[in-house]
Amino acid sequence: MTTIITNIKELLQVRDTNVLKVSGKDMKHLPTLKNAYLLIDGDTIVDYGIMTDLNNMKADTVIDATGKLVLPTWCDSHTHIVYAGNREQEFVDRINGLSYEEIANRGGGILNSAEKLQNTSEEDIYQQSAIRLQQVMKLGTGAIEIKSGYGLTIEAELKMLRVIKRLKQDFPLKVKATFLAAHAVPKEYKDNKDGFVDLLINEMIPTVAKEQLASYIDVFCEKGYFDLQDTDRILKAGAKHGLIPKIHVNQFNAFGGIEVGVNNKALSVDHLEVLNDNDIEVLKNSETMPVALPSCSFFISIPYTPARKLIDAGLPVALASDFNPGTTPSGNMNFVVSAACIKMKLTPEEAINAATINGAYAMEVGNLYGSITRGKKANIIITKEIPSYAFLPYAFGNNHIDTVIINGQIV
Ligand SMILES: N=CN[C@@H](CCC(=O)O)C(=O)O
Ligand SMILES: [Zn+2]
Repeated sequence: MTTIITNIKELLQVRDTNVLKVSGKDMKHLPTLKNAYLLIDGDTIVDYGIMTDLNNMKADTVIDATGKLVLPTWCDSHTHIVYAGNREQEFVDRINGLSYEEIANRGGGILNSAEKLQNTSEEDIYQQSAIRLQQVMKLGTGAIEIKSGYGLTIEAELKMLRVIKRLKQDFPLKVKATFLAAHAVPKEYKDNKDGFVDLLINEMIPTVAKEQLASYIDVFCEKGYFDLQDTDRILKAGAKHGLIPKIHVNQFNAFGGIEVGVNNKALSVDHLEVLNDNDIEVLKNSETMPVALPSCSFFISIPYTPARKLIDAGLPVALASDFNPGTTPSGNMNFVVSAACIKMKLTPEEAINAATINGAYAMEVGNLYGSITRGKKANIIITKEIPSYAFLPYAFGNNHIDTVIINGQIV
């Protein structure tokens, strides 16, 4: 079954050879073809070029994209899309003056979601999460990382990871799973954090690894959550079982967590709203992807990751949604790209590179996702008729997507 998309006003992120990440000044460059065609065979991109070279190419289906742009689907490398219920009350509490920290100290926050998740059946969690996954696919996400971390007991963490596994089997988009039991210290371990870290290391990690339920290990390295020593212990224990680190770090405080991540060969360090010069130096000597989550900054009114500074220092940056019930109840990557341009001063080229190729890198799917390259998965967005690609982040909050194709099929 072949599909040809013709008369594409501009085809974005076209890379003849696969580029695994884009850093520094290179992020300003977004390769495109104007007046282009794209040929899909089954679930794979097999060819593209300019319309004048199309000749008599035949296909089972023809999609005319006159006036429209085509780009690879978003690669969202940081989400918590599997959760139970919502936290609107905390949203209202913040409007009325409480901070994220004050809400967490009252037993809200992550512990609130953990209680809800523990009391919800696996089937119900699956159904709630499947609706969200379907929504983000329609908003152009074609590869996604999903974390556990609202279970906090071994049973509830496994329940979450089984839901992620089922979503992976049932949905056409690419799903990567991360084990994040070190998300908060459960109530029962309030005065015995070491006991919880021991449980994580001695029981949870080996079980998750044995059942092959995750590729990555995550820790919320933050004051009041897990310190540098906890983070280092957990990452090392994960590594022993083949779990690669991707960590939550520098969201509220900078105290050396990035260095711990880099020393443990983290694939990505995520959040980074608060960064110091040493953090940037450490990142310069690494293969670790810095991941910014601007929707989180927007929603809970915290600083935006200084991504401009990171890119100007020659580093790569990836953009992700952080979709979760507490700090980012939205998985809309189109908004993420807009917010990165508007609030973090990324150019549209930088933001699109960050949300495609660099997002793919941050979940190790760059071999098949993140660019328009022959042999990659046919995961593409066809926009409505719009004047230019800068219009995508510029006209924020509007849906510019006409069609999303995942694995060669319209979703
Ligand atoms: N910061 C830690 N984890 C999530 C929020 C968790 C929550 O509030 O439910 C985040 O990435 O923002
Ligand atoms: Zn997160």
